[in-house]
Amino acid sequence: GNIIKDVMTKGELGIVEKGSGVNDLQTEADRSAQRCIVASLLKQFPNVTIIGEEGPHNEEDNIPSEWLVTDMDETVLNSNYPNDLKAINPDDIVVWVDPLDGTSEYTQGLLDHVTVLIGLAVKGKPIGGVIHQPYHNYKTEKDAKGRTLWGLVGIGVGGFVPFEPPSDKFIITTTRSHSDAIVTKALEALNPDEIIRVGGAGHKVMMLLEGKAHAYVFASKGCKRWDTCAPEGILRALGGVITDIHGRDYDYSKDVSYPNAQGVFGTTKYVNHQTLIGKIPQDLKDRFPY
Ligand SMILES: Nc1ncnc2c1ncn2[C@@H]1O[C@H](COP(=O)(O)O)[C@@H](O)[C@H]1OP(=O)(O)O
Ligand SMILES: [Mg+2]
Ligand SMILES: [Mg+2]
Ligand SMILES: [Mg+2]
Repeated sequence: GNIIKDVMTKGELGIVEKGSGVNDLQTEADRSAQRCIVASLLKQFPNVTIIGEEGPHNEEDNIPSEWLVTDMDETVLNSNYPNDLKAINPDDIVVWVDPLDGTSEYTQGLLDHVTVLIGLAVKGKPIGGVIHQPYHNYKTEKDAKGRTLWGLVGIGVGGFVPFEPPSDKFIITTTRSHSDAIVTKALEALNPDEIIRVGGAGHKVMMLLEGKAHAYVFASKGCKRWDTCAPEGILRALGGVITDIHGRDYDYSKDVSYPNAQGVFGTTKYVNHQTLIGKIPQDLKDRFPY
């Protein structure tokens, strides 16, 4: 989070167009934050697979020593772990890293949409994650420090207070920068009372976690596993779920292809996921074949 803020303060974003579509950018903040996260994790957990959005780790990559994060969260370490978590084999773990989610919004100055996502998948299932929001409350609080939300299935969540969304209306959150006719059609089929358009997969799932929306719907193929793993891990710790628009789970094993090519459909435990999936017309679903 500090690296992301430092790059913004210096003002030299070093924007590169990744070329795989509209609004697919990378900045110096994306690159540096990824180097920090991957090097820090590898140092303590050399045997787990780590997959980051901005490409594979370079062994010769000497990051500044002050970037290496070595401390751990005592409250998490002191938790009472269920037995199935105690017995995990490092070979079964994949950590999905999105060093900066909401890059478009970052370059446009919509800074509170930006998050850092570190997701934990075991045997292909997202079971935990961390969402760091470096610019939380930055407009209203002087010296705002950002915040870190975490969750682990079987243990719970921390860093925020979960809230139930309003029971008298149905609110969906969706993309603000990657919309198209199909994205809109899917939203219409669900007939929400309100649509909240914000950037970033992390930011949208925070809306679900904090009761600002009931569902996150994106009938498009732009998101990838690192966008959804951490948010989904935390959402699952609260009884929610993310699937594709057919209602099927994504596989987060190390050998999968990265795109969430069948869209994103996330819900809190307060609405019925499969009932909502059933409202999406079949001809729209057929646009997202396996
Ligand atoms: N068409 C796309 N091309 C590249 N990235 C995308 C695309 N659609 C979504 N994403 C990624 O998913 C996140 C959520 O999308 P949206 O804000 O449109 O709902 C984006 O911030 C971006 O992650 P990132 O910023 O990490 O590249
Ligand atoms: Mg990106
Ligand atoms: Mg992302
Ligand atoms: Mg990113």
